[in-house]
Amino acid sequence: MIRFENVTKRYADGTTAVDGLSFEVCRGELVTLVGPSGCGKTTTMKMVNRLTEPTSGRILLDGEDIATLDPVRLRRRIGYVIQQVGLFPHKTVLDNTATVPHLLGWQRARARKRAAELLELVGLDPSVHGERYPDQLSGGQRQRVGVARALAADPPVLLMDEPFGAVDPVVRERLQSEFLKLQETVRKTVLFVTHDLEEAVRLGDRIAVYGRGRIEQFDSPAAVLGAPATPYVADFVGSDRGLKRLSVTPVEAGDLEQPPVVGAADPLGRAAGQLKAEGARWAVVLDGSGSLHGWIPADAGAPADGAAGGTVGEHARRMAAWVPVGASLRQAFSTMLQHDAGWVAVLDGERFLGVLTPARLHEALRRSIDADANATSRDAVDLETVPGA
Ligand SMILES: Nc1ncnc2c1ncn2[C@@H]1O[C@H](COP(=O)(O)OP(=O)(O)OP(=O)(O)O)[C@@H](O)[C@H]1O
Repeated sequence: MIRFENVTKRYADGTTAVDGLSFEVCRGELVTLVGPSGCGKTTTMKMVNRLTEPTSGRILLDGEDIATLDPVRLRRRIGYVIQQVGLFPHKTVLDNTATVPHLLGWQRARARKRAAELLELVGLDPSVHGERYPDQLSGGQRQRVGVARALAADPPVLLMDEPFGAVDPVVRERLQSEFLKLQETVRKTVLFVTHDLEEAVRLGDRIAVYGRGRIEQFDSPAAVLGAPATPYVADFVGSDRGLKRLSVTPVEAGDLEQPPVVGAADPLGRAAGQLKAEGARWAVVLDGSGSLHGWIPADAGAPADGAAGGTVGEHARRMAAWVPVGASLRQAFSTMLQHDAGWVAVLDGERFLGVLTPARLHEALRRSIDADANATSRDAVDLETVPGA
């Protein structure tokens, strides 16, 4: 979809910002460009929409050399989101969002309808926020408008340059989650610049790790963390890469432990007997269809508890600590901490699959590291890393 062929950019003062860059971004793929300040990420991005021209090499968009395309028409196919957002201060949020459709000559009503749909899509209520001016929004809301505006003409490609860089970490994480959800719906081909490795790992289908003007490794987040291709990348991903890896390793059914289970409709006395016989301190409570109802401690039926009669369901406690299967280990771990729980339940829809304990979480992390270690030798053969880097 976007293909860089040996692209070099040397600025007039002799600075080589990008040096012999070759890589390809597939259709619908989100590639994050990550690296320290001044390593050429923004220059890479700006060459795609021809805000900057390469000194040598070619960039192809859908097989066409972009140097042969009219820049204005090219930019219509490419949404652009930057950190400063660049909203027009004197225009309402709705009109800001409708800017590109207006430029494309859409009827005003159609453009505003489209803008309202997009504001909804990025989580803003057009009837509340649409008539406000940019300075009446929070930083996070302004960033959302920036994303909505870039999507307005439904371009196949999105360039995002540190789009969430100016907001605080909590809002930033929320914007990232929302953007991932949005991307599942719109499936754009995205180049996303960040200098935050966590963000690159969380969002990218693949990550391009930049050294000075060059890509040192272009790979999946798990591979970059698990098998850094060069000492530079190893240094960049840092010693806490095990922690970062939690973000990219999903919880799988095979990782789970099966705790004692009792039925919500079971008489409490019988369930208590069962737990005692098994020496269990608690059990998961499921309803007749295997859905999670809650959990119950083994002493729930004890006289001291004053609850000897009735069904398990009547005495079960709510299970707040749960995650869907496929969630990241990081999410599972954070849920565990948040609820001060020794384990989290894992659900497939409503269906209870098992629980993840800290020991199982550690095993899952090991599995992911081992899988990468095994894949490394194969990857090393066809990895397009920079020679001599
Ligand atoms: N117009 C310009 N003229 C001269 N040098 C430039 C120009 N724009 C960028 N550079 C230089 O090119 C190099 C790469 O800059 P670029 O903005 O692409 O880096 P970056 O990785 O995006 O950095 P940051 O994370 O700080 O935004 C830097 O050394 C920068 O100073």
